[in-house]
Amino acid sequence: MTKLDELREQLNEIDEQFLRLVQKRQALVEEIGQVKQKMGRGTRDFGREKVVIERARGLADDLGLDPDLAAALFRQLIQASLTVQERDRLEQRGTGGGRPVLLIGGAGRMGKWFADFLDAQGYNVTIADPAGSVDGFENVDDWQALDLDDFYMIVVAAPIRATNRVLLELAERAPSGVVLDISSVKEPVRPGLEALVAAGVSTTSVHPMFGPSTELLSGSHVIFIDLGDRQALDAARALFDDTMAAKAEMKLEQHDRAMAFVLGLSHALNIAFGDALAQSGPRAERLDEVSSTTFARQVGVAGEVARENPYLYFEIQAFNPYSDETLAALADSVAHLRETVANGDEEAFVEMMERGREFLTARPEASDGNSG
Ligand SMILES: C=C(O[C@@H]1C=C(C(=O)O)C=C[C@H]1O)C(=O)O
Repeated sequence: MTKLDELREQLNEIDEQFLRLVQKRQALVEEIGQVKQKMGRGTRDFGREKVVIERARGLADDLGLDPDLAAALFRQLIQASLTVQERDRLEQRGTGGGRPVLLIGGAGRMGKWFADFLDAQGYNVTIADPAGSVDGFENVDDWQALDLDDFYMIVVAAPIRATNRVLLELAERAPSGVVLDISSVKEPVRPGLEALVAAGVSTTSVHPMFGPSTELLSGSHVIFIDLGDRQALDAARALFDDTMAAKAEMKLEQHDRAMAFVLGLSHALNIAFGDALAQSGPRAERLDEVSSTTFARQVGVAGEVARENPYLYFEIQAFNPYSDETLAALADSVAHLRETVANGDEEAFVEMMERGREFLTARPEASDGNSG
């Protein structure tokens, strides 16, 4: 065995010990989660997290290690703790108590996420999706054939246009349970929601602000649309009570305007970034070799956006009545930037950056500590 092999053997051994310790930590974290549940305490404890990270920094410093490395490592470990504790809490509390929920469109990616989420809480989920069935759940081909009054709740997780059709059909059937949709844009489903309200159905509208690969809801937001039925809204909110997701309430009218920026603008920017790179041809590949920190991060975000469902992303742009305004604002900004550069107008360029800085730094620091 060469010297290099020998040293790597030793390193393998250390890595194994390290992972065994992480496993022990996770096991303790699970136990702590259960104790906190019994005590009626929330999952997340920011004060304790601060202590854990500060302590890790101090210990690292004493050991001659980089405190930033220790802090980054522990932020990652805490993230893992929260994921375990949140999942555990959902399962332990079993808020669903076997109550039946019908998930129309559950075979889509977000539908599947919802099915697992409800299942973890002990709801009895039936999936109705003409696009296919989902293993581990009761699947029906045709929800119209069901007795809808059997369901405590009906969740519509179909593509946006299909969602409106389903909501309109549900309004005709006027089921006794709570009905809600999870569309990313609400204007196209307004007729369906309004028909349900008019039919006296307990209706609300929800928008989970995260993608289907999300495991930990800490740091995520869920929007609830008040359609005048507090009971429906509270039932929808209750689905997220045992998670760390932040809940926000909005009027239907406010939702799409906000989403034109939050989703529309950020998606558009990343799609355009990817497209601009793709169009620059073979040079794009070589760019990797000279990547900067900003470029690497931007490529990371744009790459994540590029992997999302393009049909859903089209819906988010095309069906939001405010999209054109935000896209025009983006186009104006790019045109202005181009002009300042072409004209060598330093003053205008600096002004533009300063305006952005003033806006962006006026926001309070993200307090979830997940940004590392
Ligand atoms: C383990 C706990 O739960 C969470 C996880 C922590 C950790 O991994 O160190 C710290 C604080 C909590 O947000 C705890 O409350 O002690």
